[in-house]
Amino acid sequence: MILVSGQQIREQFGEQTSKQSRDQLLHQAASAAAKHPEWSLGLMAGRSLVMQRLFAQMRSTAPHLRIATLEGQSGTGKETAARTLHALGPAASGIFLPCPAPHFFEHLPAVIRESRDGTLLLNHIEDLTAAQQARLLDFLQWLDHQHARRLPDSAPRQVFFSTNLPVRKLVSAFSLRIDLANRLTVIRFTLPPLRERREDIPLLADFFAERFSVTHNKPVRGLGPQSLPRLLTHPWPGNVRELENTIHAAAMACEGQWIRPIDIPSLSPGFSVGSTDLAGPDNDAGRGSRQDTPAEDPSHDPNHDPNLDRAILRHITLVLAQVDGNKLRAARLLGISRSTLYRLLESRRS
Ligand SMILES: Nc1ncnc2c1ncn2[C@@H]1O[C@H](COP(=O)(O)OP(=O)(O)OP(=O)(O)O)[C@@H](O)[C@H]1O
Repeated sequence: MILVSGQQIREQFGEQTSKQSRDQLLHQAASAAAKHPEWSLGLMAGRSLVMQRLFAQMRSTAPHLRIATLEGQSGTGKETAARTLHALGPAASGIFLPCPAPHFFEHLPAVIRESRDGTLLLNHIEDLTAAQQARLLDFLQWLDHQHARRLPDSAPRQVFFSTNLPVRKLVSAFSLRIDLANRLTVIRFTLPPLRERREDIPLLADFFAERFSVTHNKPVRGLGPQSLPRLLTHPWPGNVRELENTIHAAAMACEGQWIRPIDIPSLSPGFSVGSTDLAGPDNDAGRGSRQDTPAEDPSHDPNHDPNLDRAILRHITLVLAQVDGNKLRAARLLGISRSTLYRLLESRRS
């Protein structure tokens, strides 16, 4: 048995669980969302139909959840949604403890002790080995017994799971046992990629600008009208996290109240979407701000670039962005070894 203190667990997994920091986060989010309360839920903002439906599902299920799974690509907001569910649910007065699922078993007693009567989030269930999946099933059975014996104080009240790959795909690829998948997905929440809900981009950009202005005491109010087309046409392979980082960098550079195209840092490479439908061909701002968009150079447009080396490098870059640059996870997703990934990156960049 490994004895680990709650403090160490929180530090190791980068958790901000104290009531003070949670309240601070909620306060910042509330201030940023105050302009459009109908388009926010807890820590989340979203006005697209798909997000409005998700919020409705979260509102109606949160009070009753014990086990649930959140699916979505890296950076789409799974952990943020889990925190929001926790804040709306029966364990709100307890701790919220995220933990990478593959490390859960190394620290089992301490994690359970630390998360009792609160919410435990096990991230990245797609990385569980077969042996860990068997242990997870045992853990869920134990959890049922604790709840049946009305001993919730000895166990987390809620356990959420998250995965970057849909559970259905994990099962069909034989990466996840079906009996475990069935247990985990009775209640399932899906966070769509940002490029599939572009209507959310202006709202999220203002939300992050406002949050930045509160935390950094800088009077940034949001996007200037000429800055939006560039954000709307980017494919956002890193999803909401990438947008948040972009707005932070832009808000830092911003000299006035409104973010200008010049404040926006160059965006990560990825598959470009045509900009005409969103920015409009006569839009000066769109034209001016597209100068470093990959689509401007035909050799960077995947639809017109037949070069295999560049296509491979683009694909690897996209996958790396989805997993926040984690080469081990990128290699797994690509179905190659880490050393092959390094070799491909080296050979194609040189
Ligand atoms: N709907 C949203 N509203 C406001 N902020 C959001 C929203 N979705 C995500 N974010 C922000 O984006 C960042 C990434 O979100 P989060 O960590 O929840 O993603 P994730 O899907 O759990 O990522 P990963 O799989 O890489 O761990 C966070 O800083 C969060 O604040």
